[in-house]
Amino acid sequence: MMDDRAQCFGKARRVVVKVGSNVLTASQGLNVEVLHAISREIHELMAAGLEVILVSSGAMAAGMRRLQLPKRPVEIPQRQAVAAVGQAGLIMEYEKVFETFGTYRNVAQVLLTQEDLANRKRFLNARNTLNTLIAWKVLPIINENDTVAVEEIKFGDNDNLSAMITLLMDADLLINLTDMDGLFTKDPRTTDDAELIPEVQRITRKIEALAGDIPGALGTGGMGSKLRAAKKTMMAGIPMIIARGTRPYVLRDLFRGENLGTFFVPGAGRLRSRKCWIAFNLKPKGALLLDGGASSAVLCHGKSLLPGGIARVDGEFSMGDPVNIVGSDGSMIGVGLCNYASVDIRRIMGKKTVQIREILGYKPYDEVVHRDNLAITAEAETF
Ligand SMILES: Nc1ncnc2c1ncn2[C@@H]1O[C@H](COP(=O)(O)OP(=O)(O)O)[C@@H](O)[C@H]1O
Ligand SMILES: N[C@@H](CCC(=O)OP(=O)(O)O)C(=O)O
Repeated sequence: MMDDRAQCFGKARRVVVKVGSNVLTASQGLNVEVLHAISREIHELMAAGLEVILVSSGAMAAGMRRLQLPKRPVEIPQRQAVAAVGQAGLIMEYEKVFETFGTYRNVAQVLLTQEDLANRKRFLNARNTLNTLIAWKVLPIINENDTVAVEEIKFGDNDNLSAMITLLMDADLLINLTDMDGLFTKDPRTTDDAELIPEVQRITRKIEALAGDIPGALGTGGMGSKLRAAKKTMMAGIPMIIARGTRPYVLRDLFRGENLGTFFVPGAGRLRSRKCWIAFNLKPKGALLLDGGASSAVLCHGKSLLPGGIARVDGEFSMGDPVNIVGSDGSMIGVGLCNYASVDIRRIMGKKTVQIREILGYKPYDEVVHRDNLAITAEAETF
């Protein structure tokens, strides 16, 4: 439905633009021409009154070129050092180009790790800072803090980071600029007969199967990570579009209503901000496997999770910790904050609520996970 797309672009006031490494890199280093072209387009959107947040990759790629490395180092400290070198050059280039625009426009560097958004206080701090920059009409340029981010505290890729920023800032739209025209029926790098998919209503397993996780020469995550990002924004009721960042005037033409790229239609239901935070920002410490009845009660009828419906507890966690909620068929239902520690849940699982006090000697809650603390990420028709 093209109306959806036109409507989304028409009413967008706050937009996150993500630019991938493959777009920003040329054989001799940063692709300054493309970086300048996208910057000018962003400047023009801002001049027209839009609030723009830029998530820019390219630090690793720029660092590799600057240090004349033929390929990505394997060792983590070396990779982090390369990103540190590249990030400086990347931001300097944005600074330089934004200075040339008639009205002087400031840019700000914001480097984040997943941990910054998993802590509620830091999450709110990040949001306040970004809101202040936006109010000052400064362009925030965000990247993962590659220099300190190790596996456990990583967003992993900037597709994910840009989706998290879209949710954090309650943006109206996420534009993902990559080296392809959008999502194709097959990886266009490996086949000639791949066709562009103009619109995706739902990210089904079939759609997921189209996307490879192997990135381009300099990217991270490939098309698979873009689909995972789209899934998050769609769940929050926010559309995402994938388009080719090297296409001249790509942003202008998207806002003029040209039918470019692949448009991911936002879901009808909107996972509220706090539930998005539970679902996507927290790192689950364990898992609760439900029986068939509880799977359907939680997923299809919006019920809280009671001890009787829990069939297995995985991992060790404390009261208040986030855990994965897994259906009886092994598929993910969502993430919830537990009212009981894992040791206690193991003792009360499969039992009736009235037995909790008798077994544990205390009963602060009837529910193991209250529905207000349960973010459902699966679709109800699974069960
Ligand atoms: N079905 C598909 N449609 C389009 N691109 C795909 C598909 N499957 C895999 N890809 C690959 O994904 C790559 C883009 O991902 P990536 O290299 O991570 O880009 P970026 O640097 O923009 O994040 C493309 O170069 C393309 O080869
Ligand atoms: N933070 C890294 C980018 C990681 C990343 O996700 O890259 P890409 O897949 O090109 O968006 C960098 O600046 O090199």
